[in-house]
Amino acid sequence: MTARVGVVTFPGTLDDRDTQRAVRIAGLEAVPLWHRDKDLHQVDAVVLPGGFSYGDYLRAGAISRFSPVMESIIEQAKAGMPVLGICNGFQVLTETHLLPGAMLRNNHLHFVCRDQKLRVENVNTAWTTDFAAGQEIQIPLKNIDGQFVADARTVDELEAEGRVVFRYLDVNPNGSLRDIAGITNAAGNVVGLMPHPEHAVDPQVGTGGTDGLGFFTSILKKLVSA
Ligand SMILES: NC(=O)CC[C@H](N)C(=O)O
Repeated sequence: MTARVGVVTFPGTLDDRDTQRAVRIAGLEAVPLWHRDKDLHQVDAVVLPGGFSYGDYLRAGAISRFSPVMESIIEQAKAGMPVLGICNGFQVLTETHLLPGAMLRNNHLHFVCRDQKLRVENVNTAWTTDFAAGQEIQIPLKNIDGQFVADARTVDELEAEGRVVFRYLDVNPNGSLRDIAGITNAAGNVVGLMPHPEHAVDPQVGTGGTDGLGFFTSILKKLVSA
């Protein structure tokens, strides 16, 4: 039996279908989770996909944070369940404080849509063991609230503890501090990043890359060997 990965749909989520597909391509079972349902249906891990949950009203992720499904996810994440937040999902994770910092509007105030190069800096998280340390990958980036900020002490702590998981390469597309594209919590089970691995898992779709697949094969190995 394979492991079950929950994929949350909020009103305004866009990338739940692609995320479910990426989960299946990696050999896992994708379990749709609805924002109003506290029941996580015995999933082994959860992905919070991209989009504009609750219309990004107030602030991206600020309302989703209080949804019934997030109540259960916060509780389980604190108990060690792997959680990946992609783009809007990352914004939700900072709003819940499962991850530190906050996402501001891109420093140039425009929506960005591009293939983005990243360096994988931490391969010990639940979602990155299938990458090589320092590996350069390219996956799509598409958002307007992508500027990662945090107070100096928090950023120094993230750096010192190796919790910067991904850094932007070539271009810093949004003004994020220290080119930070993704981070993890201290335990390494919760990871958030702005670019979209789920859109780079099939050579016949999009710009053809499959560099995003490693996220999903990493979690497969973790869950299946667990
Ligand atoms: N692609 C996305 O998930 C968009 C994220 C977010 N709502 C933004 O524009 O910043």
